[in-house]
Amino acid sequence: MSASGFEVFRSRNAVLEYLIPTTPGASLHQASIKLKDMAQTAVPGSSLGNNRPTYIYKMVLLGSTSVGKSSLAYRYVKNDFKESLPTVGCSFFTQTIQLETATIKLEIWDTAGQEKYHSVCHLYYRGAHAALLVYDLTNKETLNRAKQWLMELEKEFLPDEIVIALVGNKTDLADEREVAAEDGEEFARSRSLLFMETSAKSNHQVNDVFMAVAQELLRREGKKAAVPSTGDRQRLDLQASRTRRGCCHV
Ligand SMILES: Nc1nc2c(ncn2[C@@H]2O[C@H](COP(=O)(O)OP(=O)(O)OP(=O)(O)O)[C@@H](O)[C@H]2O)c(=O)[nH]1
Repeated sequence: MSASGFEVFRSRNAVLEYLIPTTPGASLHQASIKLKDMAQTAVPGSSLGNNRPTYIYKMVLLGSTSVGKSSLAYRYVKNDFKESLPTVGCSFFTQTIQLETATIKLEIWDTAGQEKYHSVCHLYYRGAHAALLVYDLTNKETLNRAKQWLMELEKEFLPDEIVIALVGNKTDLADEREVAAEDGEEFARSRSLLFMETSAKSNHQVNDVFMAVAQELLRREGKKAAVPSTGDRQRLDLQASRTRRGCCHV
């Protein structure tokens, strides 16, 4: 399958996909190595047989190259860390979260931060329900880049349409810090974003950031359900919501 100059490369168990640039010089070898490295087993649909709703959400990881997007995804999904995980195009993970009131399936799209992929990035975040805007707290410029990403998301989405978390990664490199926690936090507060500092390397708050986003998605789901509406309007809303949010009962 081909989409806008990219080839979709799907693993046998179909839980991991790569969009590989088809332009000359693209590193298919690199991509297939990463695919092999990161192949994971599917999470069983354990909500079968109970009445908890299952929500499927698309989450995109955005940020400059080398801020640690792939490392955060890899830590979260595989609970492991590798020194080298360069992303070619986009990689795709799934992770299922069992909460008391619902099952959440996160489809995590890890985009390449290199500028050469920038022109196709909007294809990745289209239809997203959540975004992690990742910066490297040892590199101030990457926070500026994350702010630019935010402006792009704000053009694409209505204010309450997407949950956005600003993530300052690499807390383990405390001596090299260029961005104070307060600066990241203050910016996030001013734009109503979730905020967390993490380390994919030392596994600091990685699970927490994904969980915070999942909880916020669920909270908004509850808020939407609480809005009173009647008759046809309600039916229409529900249909729109199902299509938009990919919500389903299993
Ligand atoms: N010390 C430290 N290094 C990290 C951390 N997270 C990632 N790294 C390192 O930073 C480099 C880049 O990490 P990646 O996860 O590939 O970064 P990325 O944002 O996915 O980069 P692109 O794929 O180019 O967009 C690698 O050498 C990682 O080992 C962290 O929390 N602490």
